[in-house]
Amino acid sequence: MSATASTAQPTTSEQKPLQTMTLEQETNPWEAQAFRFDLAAKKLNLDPGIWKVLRYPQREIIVHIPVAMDDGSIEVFTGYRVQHSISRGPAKGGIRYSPDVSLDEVRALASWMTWKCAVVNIPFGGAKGGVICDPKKMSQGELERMTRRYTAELIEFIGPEKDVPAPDMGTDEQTMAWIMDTYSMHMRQTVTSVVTGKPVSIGGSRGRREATGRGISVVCDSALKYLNMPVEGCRVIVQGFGNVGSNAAKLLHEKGYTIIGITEFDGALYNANGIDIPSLTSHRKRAGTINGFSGGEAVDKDELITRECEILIPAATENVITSKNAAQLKCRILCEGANGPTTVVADDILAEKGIFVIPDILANAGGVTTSYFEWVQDRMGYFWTEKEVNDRLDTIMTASFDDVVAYATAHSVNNRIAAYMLAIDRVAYTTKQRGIYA
Ligand SMILES: NC(=O)C1=CN([C@@H]2O[C@H](COP(=O)(O)OP(=O)(O)OC[C@H]3O[C@@H](n4cnc5c(N)ncnc54)[C@H](O)[C@@H]3O)[C@@H](O)[C@H]2O)C=CC1
Ligand SMILES: O=C(O)CCC(=O)C(=O)O
Repeated sequence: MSATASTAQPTTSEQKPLQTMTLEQETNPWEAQAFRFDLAAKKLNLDPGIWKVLRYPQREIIVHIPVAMDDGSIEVFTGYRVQHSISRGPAKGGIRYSPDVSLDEVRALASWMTWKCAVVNIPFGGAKGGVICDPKKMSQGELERMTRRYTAELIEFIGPEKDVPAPDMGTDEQTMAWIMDTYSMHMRQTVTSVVTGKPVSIGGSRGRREATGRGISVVCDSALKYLNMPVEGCRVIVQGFGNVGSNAAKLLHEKGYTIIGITEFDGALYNANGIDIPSLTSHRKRAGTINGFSGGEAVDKDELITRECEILIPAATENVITSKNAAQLKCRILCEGANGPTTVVADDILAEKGIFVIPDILANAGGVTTSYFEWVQDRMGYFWTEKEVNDRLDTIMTASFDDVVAYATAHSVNNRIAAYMLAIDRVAYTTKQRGIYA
């Protein structure tokens, strides 16, 4: 397949009603999810009743969490857990701690989890949680007390067969350990399979920490193969050097890709000859920031993502590629490590530029896929080697990439809408099969 022919992607909106959107409407993640869902559902000729069932989350829980702060004061944090669908299995999805969390954001993230699990064909529905807080400004003690109280508030809604949380932005293995312990205290027995992304020593899976980054590296390999592009000389820019971005950069660097740019919230680095990722990781560990690293030139972080490269990987947060900057991008491939990094208006601009998009619900599905392996291992009480985990992950990610690209070609839609259509079709099928009359 020639690179030129296969990068030409149909637009998302087709009729372009989007040009009139304000930036505020454009960057509402729930609206973005709903817009793409409606388009994919229309193309599928989805039954109108099932359309209504799948368009909205099944359950939205809001909790107010009192926490004794280190200075003796009491703070009350607002938290959410949205369960979008349990048609294909227990709800599944991460928990985010960030000052920017909102109900609309958590709704969108929960729906994306449903579609993501269906794209990689694992037996989960979708959910997401979030607490409005700034984890960077809280002590470990404050975070532990907040996490335990949040878990206690959700106790009847989560569980290995109900809803299984995992890490997302601002949360990590330690957060999952506290949730597992709190849930276990209430159940009067240790229940490891209530969360995934735990430390390996208490039932976590080998390979989960790196899994989202690994999945990204696998779909990048597939995209290069599909587009007849070599790994040698393939320049990559990564936005966000957290769990997803740093592991994607590390694994791509090991595979021979040239990581020419890394951005963080407080700075960015560029080196046309390639950044040495292990050295940058050691520097960040010592200095607590990527800034000051001698192996790259400090540059403007917003400008860096518009520089020429073969692959751009946004791996930080939503709405970083919008109507304001999409026209300036100079990548051949956009591989979405973050959830919702591209707005619907930007989708069309990218399509017109011939940028090959690997959409979030495919590109970052490596994390939840290895979470599925963790849940399976916890329930068996038998743990796999890292190689077994990684080999299974590679197989699922490669097959899912091929499924989405084949679907896009067969239905003359872009990769994002193909991924939505594939997922919605699978979820609609099980929803109908189970029946909805109670
Ligand atoms: N952790 C996981 O397994 C998965 C995460 N994701 C998504 O990937 C994205 C990143 O998640 P994690 O890596 O887990 O979070 P994280 O909290 O470990 O890392 C996020 C990083 O992005 C940086 N950042 C924030 N705003 C930025 C900006 N404007 N420009 C550049 N850097 C910025 C932060 O400083 C941080 O280092 C989120 O969208 C998340 O939902 C998706 C699938 C799985
Ligand atoms: O590992 C999981 O269960 C979910 C990870 C997640 O939150 C995501 O894929 O966005």
